[in-house]
Amino acid sequence: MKTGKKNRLQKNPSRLNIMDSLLIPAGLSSALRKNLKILYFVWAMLRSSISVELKNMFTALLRRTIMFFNPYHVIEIHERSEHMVRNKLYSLAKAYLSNTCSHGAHKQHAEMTSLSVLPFLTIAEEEEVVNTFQGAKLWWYASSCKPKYITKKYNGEERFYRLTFLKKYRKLVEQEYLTHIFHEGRRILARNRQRRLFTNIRGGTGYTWTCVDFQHPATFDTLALDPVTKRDVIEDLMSFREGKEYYKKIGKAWKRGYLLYGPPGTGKSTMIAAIANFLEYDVYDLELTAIKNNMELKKIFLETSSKSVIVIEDIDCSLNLTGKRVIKKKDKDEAKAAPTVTEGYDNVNTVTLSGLLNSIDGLWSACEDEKIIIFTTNHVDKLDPALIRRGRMDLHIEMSYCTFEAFKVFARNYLGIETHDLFSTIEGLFLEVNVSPADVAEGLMSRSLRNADVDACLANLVEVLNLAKEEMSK
Ligand SMILES: Nc1ncnc2c1ncn2[C@@H]1O[C@H](COP(=O)(O)OP(=O)(O)OP(=O)(O)O)[C@@H](O)[C@H]1O
Ligand SMILES: [Mg+2]
Repeated sequence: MKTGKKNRLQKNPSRLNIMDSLLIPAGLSSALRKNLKILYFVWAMLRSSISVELKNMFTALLRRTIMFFNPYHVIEIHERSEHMVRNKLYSLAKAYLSNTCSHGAHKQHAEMTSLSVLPFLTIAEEEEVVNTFQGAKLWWYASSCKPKYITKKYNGEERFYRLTFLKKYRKLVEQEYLTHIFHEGRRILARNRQRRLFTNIRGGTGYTWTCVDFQHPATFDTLALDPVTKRDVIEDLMSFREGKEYYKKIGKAWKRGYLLYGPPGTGKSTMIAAIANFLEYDVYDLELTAIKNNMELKKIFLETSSKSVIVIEDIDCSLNLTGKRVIKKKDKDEAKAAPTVTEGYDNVNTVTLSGLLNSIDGLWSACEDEKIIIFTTNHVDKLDPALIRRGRMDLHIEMSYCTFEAFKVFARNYLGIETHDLFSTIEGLFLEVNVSPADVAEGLMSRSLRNADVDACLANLVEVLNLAKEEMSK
């Protein structure tokens, strides 16, 4: 039994505390090990009969001797740091271990919180796993102890991980491995996080963000878009996502602005959902008309979290953002529908163009990173150039009427076909008519067609396109 324990300890030094380590150091000569054991034996004999001072002295001496000969270094990551504040690194290490090596443990815990989408497995207490990093072997051991600081609110056990490795890897662990755990842990948590769709509403005490689970199924695969534009957007998003170091190097906040413009039903909102799903970000759908003034707007912008897409849909309708243009009498009725915009000075009860620009710039300079802001509009020409200049809206994406290439995405997704006899007719019609992707989608899947076959769906679309052609010629 004892030998079994000893063998196990030799395999995984992370289980050992300072006294236990008298039994291990695998790298030590047998003579040294023997001497240390004698020392330990003497200590055990004397412990009960000597004074406290002597006991402390001897313990310190023993500890230093062990430290000197012990080839291992230990880092403990506790669930709570000083003053019982949750230690972020503990949760990140937990996520990291669950993903990389929790399968090595004999006993695991399955966990799922209201914020995660999938259950994940963690190492149960008193279990150990081995991880390797750049050739270094690292032992992890999960355990719990009495917390150092016991408060009224928290007096239970405190969990911790003990990470043990050979002293020669200390620099590697401190400078690279811990950072690796931090980034990987964050990535894993973000991936397993239930993403949210936030909207701002007015409550009794002012505005507030309220949220629901974000479960829009749109992806770039289901988005019917000209293939070149689609590729450009995906590449832009990918370089944004991986651009943390680059943005830091050039001294720019890690943010990007997109302007989506085009006629109704061309997929602007669908594109936003596809972007959020691609990046695995939350979405903040900002309703400008619910905001009272510039101060409120700034605050609400700053309350958005990292890894998010902030959306202002139909920006031209949300506010009368016509810059310094004088509102003509005949435009006044139209403008009444939107909150008043005062140019030149900031009225306390209005949201102004300069207020919006300042909020965006404030957001850009705020410390929370990784945000994308998207404006959509049906009338790009109505927007003030200052609002959409490069640097604020870096990429302007035109969402246009359906093309034959975009139609093929619908055909693949809705009907499961790559080609059909009617394709050449449809291709010809697309050159003659302007129909939105929304109309094409409806033409392929209207209620009467739910159980119809491919031929009937395509024939219906041809009819829709012919009708549109007639309308156009009228
Ligand atoms: N490019 C597209 N790819 C896939 N589906 C699309 C596309 N465009 C439109 N649709 C379909 O049409 C519906 C309406 O599209 P969406 O709401 O994205 O258009 P929009 O450009 O935001 O319109 P609006 O300007 O009126 O807000 C979507 O639910 C989707 O099913
Ligand atoms: Mg829309």
